[in-house]
Amino acid sequence: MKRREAITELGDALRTLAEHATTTEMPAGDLLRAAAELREIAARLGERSRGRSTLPSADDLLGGVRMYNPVTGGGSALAPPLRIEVVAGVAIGRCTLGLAFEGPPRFAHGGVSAMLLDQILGHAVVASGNPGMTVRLDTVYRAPVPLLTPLRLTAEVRHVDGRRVTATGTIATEAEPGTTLVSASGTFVGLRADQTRRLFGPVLQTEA
Ligand SMILES: CCCCCCCCCCCCCC(=O)SCCNC(=O)CCNC(=O)[C@H](O)C(C)(C)COP(=O)(O)OP(=O)(O)OC[C@H]1O[C@@H](n2cnc3c(N)ncnc32)[C@H](O)[C@@H]1OP(=O)(O)O
Repeated sequence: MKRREAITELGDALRTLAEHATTTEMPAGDLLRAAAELREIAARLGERSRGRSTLPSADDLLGGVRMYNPVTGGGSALAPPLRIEVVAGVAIGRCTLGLAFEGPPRFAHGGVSAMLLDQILGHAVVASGNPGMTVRLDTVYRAPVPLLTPLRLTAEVRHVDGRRVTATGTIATEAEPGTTLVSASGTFVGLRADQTRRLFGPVLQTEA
């Protein structure tokens, strides 16, 4: 689809911009010129935009296409993006975090690790046929996550108890997939029909 390709192209450019804006050591005058040019571009993009209760026209919610998901979305300036595939019930994710994700020098921010794990746990939960929202996420930071290093994440469902699903996951490097840097356990709850209507009613109406 042409529009999705264009969205991903813009997302790529924005991610490069975010990385360069984080690492640049150019003088103040160059930064101010860049800021003015970027404000012009932002104003142009904002001429036609959607509100909070309208899905992006390029999305396919039920088909799982979310172009601006801040973890996996090709169109998101914020997403690494994390690429996830599910093989025999195990979600496997790959990404490399740039300096825009830095917490302690040289390493990823802890909140970023939690975000990646929430997402990949969610994929395992959806793949198990029990979609739900995160109600609890416990994260254990065993070693810092290096930036500019290919990462490998995994997640799988451990337990289904009615509407409650428990999943666990890990972050490691591609080079040492057996050494867990961060692990997480998450609880997800499937929504009742009234909860779905209350939280997502306006969006689902525009989808129908
Ligand atoms: C192919 C396509 C693939 C696409 C993949 C896309 C993947 C996307 C991945 C996205 C990934 C990112 C995902 C995100 O970012 S989701 C965004 C972050 N999460 C939220 O915002 C959720 C906020 N929470 C709520 O809105 C409510 O809690 C909801 C509505 C979910 C439940 O409402 P409520 O709270 O009123 O509960 P209930 O009365 O219905 O009862 C339900 C059951 O749950 C138990 N419970 C509740 N809380 C907890 C808790 N903290 N620990 C343990 N258990 C808890 C509760 O005791 C009861 O159990 P039981 O008494 O029945 O035994």
